[in-house]
Amino acid sequence: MSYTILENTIRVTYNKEERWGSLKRLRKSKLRWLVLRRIKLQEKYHLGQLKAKIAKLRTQLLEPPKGSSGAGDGFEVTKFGHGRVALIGFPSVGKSTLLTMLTGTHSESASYEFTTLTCIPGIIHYNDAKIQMLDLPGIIEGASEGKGRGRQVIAVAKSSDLVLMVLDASKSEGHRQILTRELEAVGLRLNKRPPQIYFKKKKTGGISFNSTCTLTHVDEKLCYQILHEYKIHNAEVLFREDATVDDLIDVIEGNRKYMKCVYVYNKIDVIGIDDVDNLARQPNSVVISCNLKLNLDRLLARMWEEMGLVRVYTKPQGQQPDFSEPVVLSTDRGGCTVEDFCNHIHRSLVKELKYVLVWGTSARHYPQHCGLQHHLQDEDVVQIVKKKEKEEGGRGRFKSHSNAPARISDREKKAPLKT
Ligand SMILES: Nc1nc2c(ncn2[C@@H]2O[C@H](COP(=O)(O)OP(=O)(O)OP(=O)(O)O)[C@@H](O)[C@H]2O)c(=O)[nH]1
Ligand SMILES: [K+]
Ligand SMILES: [Mg+2]
Repeated sequence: MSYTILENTIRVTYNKEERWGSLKRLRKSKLRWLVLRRIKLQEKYHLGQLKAKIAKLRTQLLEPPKGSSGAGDGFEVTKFGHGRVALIGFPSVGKSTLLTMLTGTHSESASYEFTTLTCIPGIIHYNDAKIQMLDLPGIIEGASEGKGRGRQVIAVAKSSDLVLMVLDASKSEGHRQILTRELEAVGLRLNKRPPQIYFKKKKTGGISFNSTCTLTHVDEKLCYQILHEYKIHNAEVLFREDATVDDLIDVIEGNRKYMKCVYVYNKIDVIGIDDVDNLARQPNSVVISCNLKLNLDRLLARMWEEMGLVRVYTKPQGQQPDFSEPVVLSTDRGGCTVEDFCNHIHRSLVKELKYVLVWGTSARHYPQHCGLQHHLQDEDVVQIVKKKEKEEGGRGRFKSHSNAPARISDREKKAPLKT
């Protein structure tokens, strides 16, 4: 090897033997790289297959034995009200205390673990709506495998519209992860949206694999292997996002439940203000203290936001709206179009309906004439006009509406008239 020093650079020249040696080294390292890549790929395929196997076995394990219902005794509670919230948490985090505070229904609370042994329902009256809240026994690690009464508890959680994961603010942060794992193990997905993968089984034609974006986690071969694991040989798969193997398995299994969850850190009275601040900044978290009645109103407001309930007040022709009892619709369940509203009142109403008059945030001007597909928003006022009935007030937006609801008038002033 010899060096020649040019103006700013040093040129290194090799003799024949040296060049041969470095070439060999290069080949060796390239070969090693190729082998490593291969092993990594194989690992990826193997891991994907294993994941599919585990998911399949888990599903089999969770199937209730023939002739029995899923939830088990003592846990089926009749649905009541406009939405259902389940309290999930480790023992003695204050679930029963919270239920007693918010609903007025007494649920035994004590300093020893497993005070609550069944499901205890209560009703929260909030924003003219009734929300059913369920106090449940505490669950422990391994609940998804049937430890304690974990299975039944999780089955109830699955039947609800919102999960409140109650955590002890003074205990380890790891509890949140453990509980999330337990719920995920039985097919619950918290605060996630379904993966953007189109999947359809077919009778013939083999597997067609397509994607609308570059995929970094799954390739065609891995997809085939996973489908093979499920004995699916004819199907259409279209990835609309860079999804993972777990996402693909979720879509194939098809029985996942995507739920909203609020993490409630109770007992903030026993920790320092800095820790409270930290916890409050976590995503989807609310910090409370049942003993000191701290922040409970914020928790209620947060629950309300997450449940996506829409209150619609009816207005009989020529009268003031009925603000005492709204029709409560849900954006997540059932939808909140005029058609959903009509179906909520009476099945035959849709056939008799000519149009509805709408006052409120969903209307562009007051009152707006709307058809069945119009989406209603919270606190809208609706007057039903049936086919034979004569409408009230006239249609022009320039006419004054002396019978328009008083409650809306402030809002009307703020919102400029648009068509
Ligand atoms: N310091 C403090 N203690 C609380 C608070 N809320 C509840 N506790 C106490 O925590 C203990 C357990 O409360 P419970 O309501 O029985 O808890 P739980 O989660 O229902 O417990 P299990 O039914 O056994 O699963 C009781 O001794 C309560 O007094 C709080 O905000 N601060
Ligand atoms: K307890
Ligand atoms: Mg309890």
